[in-house]
Parts: sequence; structure tokens; C-alpha cells
Amino acid sequence: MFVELVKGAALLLALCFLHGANMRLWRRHPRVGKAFSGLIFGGICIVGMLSPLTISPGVIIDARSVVLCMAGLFGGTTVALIAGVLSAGWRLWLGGAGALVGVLSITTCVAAGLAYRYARHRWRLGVGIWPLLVFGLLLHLAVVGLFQALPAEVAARINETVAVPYLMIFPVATALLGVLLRDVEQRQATDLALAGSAARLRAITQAIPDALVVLDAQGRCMELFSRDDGVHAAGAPQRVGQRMHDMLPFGEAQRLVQLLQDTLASGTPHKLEYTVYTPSGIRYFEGRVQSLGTQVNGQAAVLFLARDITERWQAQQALHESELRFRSLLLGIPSVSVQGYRADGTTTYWNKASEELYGYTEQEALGKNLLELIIPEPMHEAVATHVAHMFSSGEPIPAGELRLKRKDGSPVDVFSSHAYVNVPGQEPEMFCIDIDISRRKAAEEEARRLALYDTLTQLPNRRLLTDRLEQVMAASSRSGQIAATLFVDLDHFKALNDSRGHAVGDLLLREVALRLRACVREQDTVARLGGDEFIVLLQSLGQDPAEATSKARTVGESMLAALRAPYELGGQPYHCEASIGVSLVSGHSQTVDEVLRQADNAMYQAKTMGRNRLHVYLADAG
Ligand SMILES: Nc1nc2c(ncn2[C@@H]2O[C@H](COP(=O)(O)OP(=O)(O)OP(=O)(O)O)[C@@H](O)[C@H]2O)c(=O)[nH]1
Repeated sequence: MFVELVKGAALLLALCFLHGANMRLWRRHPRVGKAFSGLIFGGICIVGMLSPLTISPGVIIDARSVVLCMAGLFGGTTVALIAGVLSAGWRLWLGGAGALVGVLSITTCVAAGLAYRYARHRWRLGVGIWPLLVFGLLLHLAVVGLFQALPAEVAARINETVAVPYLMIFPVATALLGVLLRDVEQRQATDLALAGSAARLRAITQAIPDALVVLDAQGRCMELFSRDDGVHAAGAPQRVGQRMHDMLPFGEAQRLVQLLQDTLASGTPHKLEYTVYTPSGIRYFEGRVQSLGTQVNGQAAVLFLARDITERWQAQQALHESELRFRSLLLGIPSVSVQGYRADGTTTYWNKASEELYGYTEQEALGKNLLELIIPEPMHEAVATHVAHMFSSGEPIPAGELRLKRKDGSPVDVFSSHAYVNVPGQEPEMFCIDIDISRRKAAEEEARRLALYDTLTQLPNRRLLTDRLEQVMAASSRSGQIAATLFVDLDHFKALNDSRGHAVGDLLLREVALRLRACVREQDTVARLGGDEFIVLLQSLGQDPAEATSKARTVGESMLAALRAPYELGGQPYHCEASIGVSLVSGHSQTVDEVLRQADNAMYQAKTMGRNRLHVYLADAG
């Protein structure tokens, strides 16, 4: 019996070995592998049946139950069916009284193994030693139950002699074979996973442009994974065993070795940029060093990942050069102030024209905030909002005319355009391009002044007077307030011109302008029509015409008195008198021309009445 057991154990070990070798052999063709495994399992059963324990002629006991249930559990349907058919065929060929029970036990074992397999996958039933032992015991109890179908005396002999050892040995054998096959299965899974990882790593290293190198602490290449055409892979097989000093210039190699030693000491990844001289020219690399965290060939090792960044480096270089060109071009450009600012308003660029326009030198401006430099206080909030919007959306601030401030606080009119510059890898910047339009603004202002003011006296001229008169008439028609027009004409002015010259006449006209202005309120208008004719427009004289006339008369009389006061013209005394005609303005009942004509008529009346007096226009008098 012991010899039989040893023989059985040897068979089971042989089965494990053959099954494992077969599955490895047919790894790429698993179906063929399963078919062969079925043959192996079946073959082992047949070998077992060649030297069985013979109970009586035609009734044999062997280890096929153990083998077949494991074929079902670890081999699956194909393996179990092939093994089962082979065993059953052989058992039928042997024939005898136990043939049918033998085939039945074969079927039971195959079915039990497949059921266990199903339960394992479906309900995660374990395949540890204890579940296998319980399974083996239950299965062999069932087989002993099948033995009861043999002729009674044979069954009784089995029960008396073999049943107990059978139930003690075969479940244990089942569990042991199961454990061995589980190990085979796990090793296969591990091999498969390893092969998969290796294949993935190979595919990755072929697909990515980077080279992966495993280096020891001295920078010696232990393994190299790289595309066959990569710079680092040139002569790859010979590279293994070489030091970094054999592949890189001495200085670069030293830097790299230092870096990988730092990486090993700190455990944190490091990176550096380095150059490699190749027959096709210099190439730039970015190297990342990461500790492997495990020893290779008994040594601490790092993974070194080298990326060719030549194109990126060249693009950055070109960008840098073009930016330098652009900045130095704008630096000296005359009359166009260019300033650069970051999102928080910090000044990053300040050209010569900006120095001239705003009064800050480049050193003074750089690093300062836009708002504190040239933006007047009332504009701070609006400018900050526009700048924030520009940096968040990338949309430039619309160009336009702005009144900014110089270093000395004086205002400066500029036409300001804005550009948002966002260079990849750099902080975005806003560039302001300002052109000084102060002269144009001053010229516009002067033209406006010339169009509306008299150059000699600086009083409003006829055009501005007409505007004001229309405004006063509109206001009068709304409020009912009466206004008055006083037409002032100097008496015998021509004689002054003729006797003392035009220039002295001009002096008198200026002095008259000042005296008239001094006689009226801020809201009243004193205008010069031309020659020695002035118009005084008095507003808001009340709603009663008599009262308005009285007020106008009072102002007019004070003007006559003021004009009569002595003059000093070019060092000579002079006495001047004037005649004044008054017409009232009430609502929009008259036109501007009518009002002026009425005042003119009244003034003419004053002249004809002897000059140096005031006359009020009466509608009935025409
Ligand atoms: N100095 C000077 N004279 C001017 C100017 N414009 C006009 N005149 C002169 O002003 C004078 C106007 O004369 P009139 O008002 O017609 O004569 P008048 O001597 O004042 O006579 P009455 O008004 O009747 O008293 C003319 O001699 C013009 O040449 C000016 O801008 N400067």
C-alpha cells in the first residue's frame, strides 16, 4: 500500500510538472495547450489504471478520481472532458464488473471538479488547503457511495478493507494536488503578468521619444530602454556597463552623477538640462532622475529619463531673441511711449519715450505700480477694472484718448492703445503704447477759443454771445424770468484812434472790457461785437417788465459811471463816455437778431439824444 502511495505521489508530481510545462509551451495558443493538458491528465489516469489496487477481478481502485476532479477545477471544461473521455474509454476497455461504476465515478469526479471551478469563479470559493480537503472528502465519500452499486460481496470487501484508508488518503491527495496545481496556476499568472509588463514597457519605450536608463550610484548604465533610433540608444548593447562619462562630456557627466547621488540621498526626484554632441550637431536634453526604491544587482539604483528638448529649446531661444529684438527696438523709438505691466500693475518695461513723456526714469518706473505712476486718482478704479478684464479675458482695452499725469503731477493728454501679450511659459503682460497729443489738444482748444472769443479783449464774440442769448431766451421761456440786452457803444472813439493811434485805441477797448465785466454778476455775459461795440446780457431780472427795466437801467447807469472814470492810456490821461441802448428779453417771442437790433436802435436813440446816456427800447417806438 505504501509503495502504491509513493507511486501515486510521483504520478501527481509528474502531472503538475507536465501540466505547467505544457501551459508555458503553449502560452500563445491556450486552446492547444488545454487540449494537451487534457491528454496529460487523461494519460496520467490511464497510467494509474495500469497498476491499480485490484479488489476483485474487474474491480480496481486508483487515483483517477483525484486527477480528474483537479482537471475540472484547474483545467476547465476542455481539459476535464478530454481527460474524462480518455479515462472512461480506457476503463471501459479494461472491462470487468467494476467498469460501469468506474465510468460513473469518472463522470462524478469531472462534474464535481467543474462545479468547484464554477463556484470558485462565481462565488469566489477558495482553493486553499482546507476547502480542497473538504471537497476531496465529500467527493470521495460520493465515490465510496458509488462503490455500493457493485455486487454486494465486492462492496462489502471494499467497505471492510479499503474504504477507510481510501477516505483518509485520497482527500489529502486531492488537497495536495490542488495546492500544487494552484501554485502552477499562480506562477503562470505571474509569468503572464510579467510578460505583459515587459511587453508594455517595450512598447512604451519604443513609442516615447525619451530614453529610460537604469543607473547605479556611480552613473554606470545597468539597463537601457530606448527607441532604437534614439541618441542614447546608439550602440545600446555596448552602453550597458558604460559610465555616464563614456557617453557625455566630462562636465555634464559630473553634474549628472552628482544629481543621481543627491537623488539617492534625498529620495526625491531631481532634474537637469544637459547637452549631447552628436554627428548631426548639438542636442539639448532634459534629464529626470528618480530613485528606483529597489536594488539592482545588489546596488542602489536610479531611473534616469532623458528627453530630447532640442526643438523646444530652439523655439524658446528664437522667442527670447525675438522678444529681445522687439524690446530693444521699442526702447529707443522716439515719440512713442511704450510701457509693459504685469496683471497686478507692476511695471516691467519703460522705454525712453516714456521717460520723456511722463518724467520718470526707467529705474524709477520699473517695479512700481501703474496706478501710482501715471493714473490720476479719479481714474484708479476704472483702470484697475479694465486691466483685470484684459488679463482674465485676453481682450485688449479699446484704444482712446486719456488724460494721464506726469511725475510732477501735471496732466498729459495721450492717445493710448493696449496690447495683451501672452507668451507660453512666461507671465502675461499688458503693453501700453501712448502717443502725446497735448499739442493737438492745445491747438484744438486754441481754435475753439479763437472761434468763440475776441482776441483783443478775451471777451466772448458775436458767435458765443448768440449761443448764450439763445440759452437765456430758452431759460426765460421756461422760468418766466426776464433778461436784458445792453448795447454799449463808445462815444467818439474814432477820434481817439485818429489822434493817438490804433494801439492806444486798443488799450482803451481792453480797459473798457475790464470795467464792464466788473459791473456785472458771474452769470451775466459781456461780449464784444466788434469795433467799439459791446453787448452786456443780464439774466434773471425778475418776472415783472417794469422791475426788470429798472434793474437793467441801474446796471447800465453804473456802467456809464464806470466808463466815465479817468483812464491812463500810454502814459496820457483820457476821458471816455459811452451810449447804451437797452432791450428786454422775455421768452422766445423775439429772435436773437431782433433783440440785438432793438438794443442797437435804443443805443442809436441815446446817441441822437446827446450821447453819454442810456435809453430803453420801447416796442411801440419801433
Ligand atoms: N483801435 C481800434 N479801433 C478799432 C477797432 N475796430 C474798429 N475800430 C475803429 O473804431 C472806430 C469806430 O468808430 P465809430 O463808432 O463809427 O465812430 P465814433 O467815433 O465812435 O462815433 P460815435 O459812435 O458816433 O460816437 C473806427 O475808427 C474803427 O476804425 C479795433 O479793433 N481797434
